[in-house]
Amino acid sequence: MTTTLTIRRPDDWHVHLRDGALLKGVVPHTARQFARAIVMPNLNPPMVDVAGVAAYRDRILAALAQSAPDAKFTPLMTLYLTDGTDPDEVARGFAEGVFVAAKLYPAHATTGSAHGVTDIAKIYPVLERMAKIGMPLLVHGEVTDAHVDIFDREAVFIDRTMTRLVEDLPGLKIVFEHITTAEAAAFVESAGPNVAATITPQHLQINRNAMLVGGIRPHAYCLPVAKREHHRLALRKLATSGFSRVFLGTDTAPHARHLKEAACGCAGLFNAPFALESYVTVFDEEGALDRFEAFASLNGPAFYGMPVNEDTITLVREPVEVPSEYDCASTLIVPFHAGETLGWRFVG
Ligand SMILES: NC(=O)N[C@@H](CC(=O)O)C(=O)O
Ligand SMILES: [Zn+2]
Ligand SMILES: [Zn+2]
Repeated sequence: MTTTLTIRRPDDWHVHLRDGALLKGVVPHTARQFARAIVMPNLNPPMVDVAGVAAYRDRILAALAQSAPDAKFTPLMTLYLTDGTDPDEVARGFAEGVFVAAKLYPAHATTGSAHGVTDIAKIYPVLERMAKIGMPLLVHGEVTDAHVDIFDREAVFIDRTMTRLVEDLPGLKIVFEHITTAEAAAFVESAGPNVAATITPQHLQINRNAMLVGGIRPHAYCLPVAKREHHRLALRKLATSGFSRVFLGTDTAPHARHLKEAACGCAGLFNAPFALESYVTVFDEEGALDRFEAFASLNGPAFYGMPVNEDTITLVREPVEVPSEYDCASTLIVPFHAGETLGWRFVG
């Protein structure tokens, strides 16, 4: 039985680091485990131009210097697309290395998406330019049509939007973020080399029962919402299969405890503190520890066209207790797996 696993240092291809005091409180958790992370731009107001994204990157680096001065961590920035995004601004920020990708939030699909895109046709000139310059598009893939059941919104997005997008722009690199359904897993598997997906630890670990059985559990609520068990099994199969166009993206999305434990609770799970322990447990359960490095450390850089990390991290088979909450710069946040004991420990 494997008791120690050493792999190249992983990257997290989907994180929310927030801003201000909360940024200082949460960024050390991601910087402790990962070398790089794709930082989502859904702040309030959103990061819609080169100057704004560059200033946000500086705030992240300043927060790191204060709260985790020894961390060797690089934030990879993203631009928030709106109906009014200018293709030249996108190309300039990419050429200057300010951001590495752009994020498509369908308007009102999730936290911080009020300024998102109302109709994908409006941003085709931007997407055509991105295809030309080799800049990836990151997609929150859910329709927002009020008539579509929340559990079907990802599958309907594939039929109404994603399939067409991939046909229209075969040269555009697309990451289907935080996939949650068997339909999305099948779509990505059968798509061409320019389409990839990230999968969160929670969508590998829990189904919708975790949110709804025995009482309503706001700390299991995120978007896209966890689905039925057969979807979770399809995601576990894809993640642990060795397939090269799927990779680690935690979607760590901290919200204050009181904002989740509320009549209208916020969507998002804070999974950064024990992200690798959570993922490796899944690979262990599936008998796929030998495929964990590809998912965590190799497939992401290959898709984004970046070098892999040179240093390594080690996980050991030992019990580790997850705290029931964190005080992140005076904001109390309940982590994913709060109060549970996991079977793997990150030793650095
Ligand atoms: N995943 C979530 O439930 N929430 C994210 C937004 C997102 O990734 O959709 C957040 O920013 O809180
Ligand atoms: Zn999202
Ligand atoms: Zn997210």
